[in-house]
Amino acid sequence: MLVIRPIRSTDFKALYQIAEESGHGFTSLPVNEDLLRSKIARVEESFTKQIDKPFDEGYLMVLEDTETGEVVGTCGIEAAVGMVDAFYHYRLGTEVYHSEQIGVRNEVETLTLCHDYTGAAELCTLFLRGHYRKNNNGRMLSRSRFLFLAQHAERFGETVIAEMRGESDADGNSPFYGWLQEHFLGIDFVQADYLSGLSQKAFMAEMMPKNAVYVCLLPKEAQKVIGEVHANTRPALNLLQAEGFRCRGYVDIFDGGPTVECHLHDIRSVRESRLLTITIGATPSDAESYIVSNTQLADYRATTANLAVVDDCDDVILDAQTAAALMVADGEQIRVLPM
Ligand SMILES: CC(C)(COP(=O)(O)OP(=O)(O)OC[C@H]1O[C@@H](n2cnc3c(N)ncnc32)[C@H](O)[C@@H]1OP(=O)(O)O)[C@@H](O)C(=O)NCCC(=O)NCCSC(=O)CCC(=O)O
Ligand SMILES: NC(=[NH2+])NCCC[C@H](N)C(=O)O
Repeated sequence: MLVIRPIRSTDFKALYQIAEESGHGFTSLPVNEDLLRSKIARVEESFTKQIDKPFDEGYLMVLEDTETGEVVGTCGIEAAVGMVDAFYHYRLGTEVYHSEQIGVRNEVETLTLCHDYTGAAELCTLFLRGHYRKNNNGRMLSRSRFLFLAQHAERFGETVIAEMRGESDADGNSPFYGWLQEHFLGIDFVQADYLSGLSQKAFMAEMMPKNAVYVCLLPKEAQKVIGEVHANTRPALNLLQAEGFRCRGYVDIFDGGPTVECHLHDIRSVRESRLLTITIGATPSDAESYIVSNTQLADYRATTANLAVVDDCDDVILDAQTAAALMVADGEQIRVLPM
C-alpha cells in the first residue's frame, strides 16, 4: 500500500537520494546534507507546533510503499513564504510608448523584481521516483495536499502558489539565466539555484539588476522560455491547472519558470473534499476510487481507497486495512476526494 505521512529524521537517506535524482532547478531540495537534515527537523517541529497564524512552518511529506518500507516520493506545503527571508519574483508588466507626433505606438514587456507573494502558502517539492510514475500515483501525491489544506486551512496563507521549474538542460544550463550570469551575477545557474535553495539570498539583493528589464532587449533564447516549464514538470503543472491554478504574470528570477496561484478556498479539491464518518467493514461492490486522509496533524496519513460515497449521507464504509493505515477507528472521521 502507498501511504503519505509526515517526513521524519529516519527518512534522511531517502530524501538525500531524491535530492540527487530530482536534478538542477529543483530548488527546494539542494544536495546538501546539513540543509536536508535541518529541513527535516524544521518539518518535525512544524507538525507539532501550536500556531495563531501561519509563519514559517514547513510540511514536507513522503510517500511510503508500506510493503517494502521504501520512500518513493515527496510532496510539500510551506505555510507562508518570505517571512524570515525575502521571496523574490519577476513580475511581467507592460509599458506603452505612444507618439501622435511621429505616429508610433509600441507596447513593451518589462520584468520587475518584487516580493508580491510574501505570506502566500506554497506547494513544493513534488517528486515521484521513476518506476512509481504510474497508476495515478503522481496525481494522488500532488492532490493529497488539498485534503491537508482543507483540514488545516488556518495554518496556511490565503493565497496558495506553486513555483514551477523552468527550462534548463541536463548540465544545468538555463536559457533564461545566461544574460543574468554574463552581465550581473557572475556565478552559474546551478550555483545560483543552489544558494537560493539554501536560503542564502543576500547576493540577490546585492547583485540583481536594480531597474526593470525590457524583455525585448534580452537574448531571443531567454525571451522564448519566459513562463515555460521544464519538460519533467509538465505533469505537475497540468495537475494544478485542473485545480484552478493560473499564472498571473509572475516568473522565477533565474529560470523564468511560471508561478501559478489560486485562493485556498477556490482550489477545486479543497472545495470538493468531504468529511465522512467511517464504519469499518467490507468494501461494497459499487465502490469507486478516492484519495482519503485522516484529520490529524502530526499523525497525518493519506492514501487511496475504494468507497461507495452517497451524496446526502455523511457515513461511509472503510475496509480494515485502509482504516489501520489511516490510523482511524470505527466512528471517526476521514476526509475524502474522488480520484
Ligand atoms: C510531478 C510528478 C510527481 C507527477 O507524476 P506523474 O509523472 O506520474 O504524473 P501523471 O499521472 O503521468 O500525470 C499527471 C497529469 O499530467 C498529465 N501530463 C503528463 N505528461 C504531460 C505533458 N507532457 N504535458 C501536459 N500534461 C501532461 C497527465 O495526463 C495527467 O493528467 P490527468 O490526471 O488529467 O490525466 C512526476 O512527474 C515527477 O516526479 N516529476 C519530476 C519532478 C518535478 O519536476 N516536479 C515538479 C517540480 S515543481 C513543484 O514541485 C511545485 C509544484 C507542486 O508542488 O505541485
Ligand atoms: N523556477 C524554479 N526553479 N522554481 C523551483 C521549482 C521547483 C519546485 N517548486 C521546488 O519545490 O523545488
